[in-house]
Amino acid sequence: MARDRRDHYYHQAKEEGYRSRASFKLKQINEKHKVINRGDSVVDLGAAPGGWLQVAKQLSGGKVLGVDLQRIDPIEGVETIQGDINAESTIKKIIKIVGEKGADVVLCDAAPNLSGNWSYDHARSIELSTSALECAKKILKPKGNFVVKVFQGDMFNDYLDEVKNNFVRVKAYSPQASRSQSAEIYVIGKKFLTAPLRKGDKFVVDIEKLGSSGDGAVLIEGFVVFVKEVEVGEKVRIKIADVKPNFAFADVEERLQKSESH
Ligand SMILES: C[S@@+](CC[C@H](N)C(=O)[O-])C[C@H]1O[C@@H](n2cnc3c(N)ncnc32)[C@H](O)[C@@H]1O
Repeated sequence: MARDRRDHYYHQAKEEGYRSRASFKLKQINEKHKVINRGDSVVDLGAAPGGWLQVAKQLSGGKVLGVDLQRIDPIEGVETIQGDINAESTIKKIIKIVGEKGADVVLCDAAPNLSGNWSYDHARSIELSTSALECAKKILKPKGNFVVKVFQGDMFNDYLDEVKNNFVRVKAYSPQASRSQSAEIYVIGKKFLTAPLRKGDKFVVDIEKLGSSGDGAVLIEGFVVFVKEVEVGEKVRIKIADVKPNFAFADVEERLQKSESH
């Protein structure tokens, strides 16, 4: 039954001109979680042979870039880089193409070569997914979206927590097109929270409520951040010290009231 479904997607991919049946996984992920929107710039890590790139281009119509150790045969309107996602030189090339402002979406369907030893393969997969997250943190725009494949195992929950530290909403999802296969699952992070402040970025922060200079919590562009070394004044330079996903402004007010009463 499971095998039939895999074959079904294999034939459907051939019929519809997709390079791999993996294309249907991204389609199903996007139907359910709406990670790619029209006009988005998309970076796909571990993209060969290019099935996800084809779907990403159809969905976004924007700038699409694929990265892989293997060469990717050309796809119209899609740029490619042959390189390792762990290499700093690859990240530099990606930033050069997507621009300093970053990409709207980072995808990663990369997989290690499987050995057949479950725990070894799981560890390698976590290593690769961690590299993808590190890469996404360097190239995503604030509020950008992230999708990454992980082989399940005992380190999965820690990995999920790591993604939760960086995105507002995080879900694990298994699309029907992959349900029958091994232990793979996709982690979806929406609304990137911890975009680094780039040199020259200026934020006007409302720190009136802090009352005095010092550390505290403020709402910046809809994100609650804890800042260090702020000064009461007009424009302040801020340093993001910590970010709490799903932290409502009401919670901050509560914190401030508490600190005022002390
Ligand atoms: C399952 S395939 C991706 C299929 C693709 N999503 C598609 O729809 O055609 C996984 C890819 O990850 C790539 N990969 C694995 N480790 C990588 C790394 N460190 N850097 C770049 N690519 C990597 C492999 O070369 C392989 O082509």
